[in-house]
Amino acid sequence: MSEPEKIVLADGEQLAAAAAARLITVLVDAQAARGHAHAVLTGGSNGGALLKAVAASPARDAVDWARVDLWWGDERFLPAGDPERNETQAREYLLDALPLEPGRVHVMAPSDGEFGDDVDAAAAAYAAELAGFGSAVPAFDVLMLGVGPDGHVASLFPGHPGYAVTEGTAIAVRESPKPPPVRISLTLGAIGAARQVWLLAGGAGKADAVAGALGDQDLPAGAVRGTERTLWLLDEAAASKL
Ligand SMILES: O=C1O[C@H](COP(=O)(O)O)[C@@H](O)[C@H](O)[C@H]1O
Repeated sequence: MSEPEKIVLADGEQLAAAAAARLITVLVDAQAARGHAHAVLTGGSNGGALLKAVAASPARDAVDWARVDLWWGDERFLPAGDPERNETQAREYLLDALPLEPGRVHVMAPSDGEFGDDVDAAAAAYAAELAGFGSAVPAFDVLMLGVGPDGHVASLFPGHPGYAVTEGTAIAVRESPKPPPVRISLTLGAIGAARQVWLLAGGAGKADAVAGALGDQDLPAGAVRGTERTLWLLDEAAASKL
């Protein structure tokens, strides 16, 4: 388990650009070392900006995208194509422009998919898909997490039952404090299997959560660790209360 490190960029634009460059490098390095790469995407404002920055980067062609497995840290349990789904946003911002192997894009099921509105079945199916690549989950090369203003990561919210789950890898989340109320999330245990965990936080609205998580508050953002690296990528506004 790794101790948190911090990198502070000037603003949100630099944060997205720096994270994008870092992501491309990690994927290239993983493919050189192991032949393929596993990356876990995040939704939210900073995760979206990162994907747009990858899309704009000429260096993105250094990655063999057909040999990248993409996963999600969480998903809003909504119909396919809903603009609030993290998948929909990721496809629009980046994935539709990449020569990905469709079978390696591991989406969490929508609420009108094969499991209908049974979010428990959809979460169980994601856990089974993850288990097909390792003992319980793949050793993700990099797992990115946005940080909510309340210190949540993925769909693990402070004081909410999902945050206390100690077994399993993908869970159904109900009555989420942030809409929509029904979601699917990786657990802390699944997140902790990643080689590198990156927490992305930009803007003054994240400053309290960043200070709390890196201080002594019991927040999901402060509880996650990568096996090799735990990296906070911040802008000056988000780091202003450290
Ligand atoms: O709902 C979610 O929120 C978090 C953080 O989003 P942000 O807009 O405050 O940056 C995000 O990481 C998560 O994937 C998403 O489902």
